[in-house]
Amino acid sequence: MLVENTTLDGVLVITPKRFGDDRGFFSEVWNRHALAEAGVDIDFVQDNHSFSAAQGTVRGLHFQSPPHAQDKLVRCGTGAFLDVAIDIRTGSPTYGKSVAVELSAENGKQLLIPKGFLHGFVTLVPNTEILYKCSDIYAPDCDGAVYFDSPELGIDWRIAPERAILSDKDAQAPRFADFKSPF
Ligand SMILES: Cc1cn([C@H]2C[C@H](O)[C@@H](COP(=O)(O)OP(=O)(O)O[C@H]3O[C@@H](C)C(=O)[C@@H](O)[C@H]3O)O2)c(=O)[nH]c1=O
Repeated sequence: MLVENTTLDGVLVITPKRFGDDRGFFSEVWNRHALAEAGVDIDFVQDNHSFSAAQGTVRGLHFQSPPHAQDKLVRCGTGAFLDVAIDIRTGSPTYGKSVAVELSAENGKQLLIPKGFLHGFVTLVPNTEILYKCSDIYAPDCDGAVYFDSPELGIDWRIAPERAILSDKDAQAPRFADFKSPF
């Protein structure tokens, strides 16, 4: 397992080892003990699986407020997507800054996004599956969203923003400039 830092403190790219043979490969996609040895000991309580049929589907930018803030460990089942984390830790030197990492079935990379970050992604190919572990349960009362293409964030979504496929909730989310972080 390879654990790499990103430009945002706490956001990690994790690449589990793959054992390839004539059949394909085997990989431990999450091993609590191995991750703890690498300094990441998180008590995950929920596994999520989402499927997006169309390329250019954007989900996010989402967060859950305390007391149900979530760490997330995100990976790709099939297809490929650009996964994005934005620092919303008040007082952080990188507040409002983002990292974007391509996660695909092919590269097997995972992104660890701690509490105190917005999370979202855009699918890069049709029929993309996203799998992620969360350290707290879904709590609709703590659920929040920021508009993905807020100009202050300057994120390159690799698509024309007006062509993004969004939920109604995400299309109506407030701009980052109007957002008050609960972290
Ligand atoms: C996130 C979530 C949703 N739901 C339900 C609520 C709703 O009826 C339906 C779809 O929910 P959403 O539209 O919020 O799904 P989605 O837009 O895929 O939301 C997800 O986006 C990514 C970027 C994240 O980081 C996740 O934490 C989550 O916010 O699923 C659950 O039952 N449990 C959950 O954990």
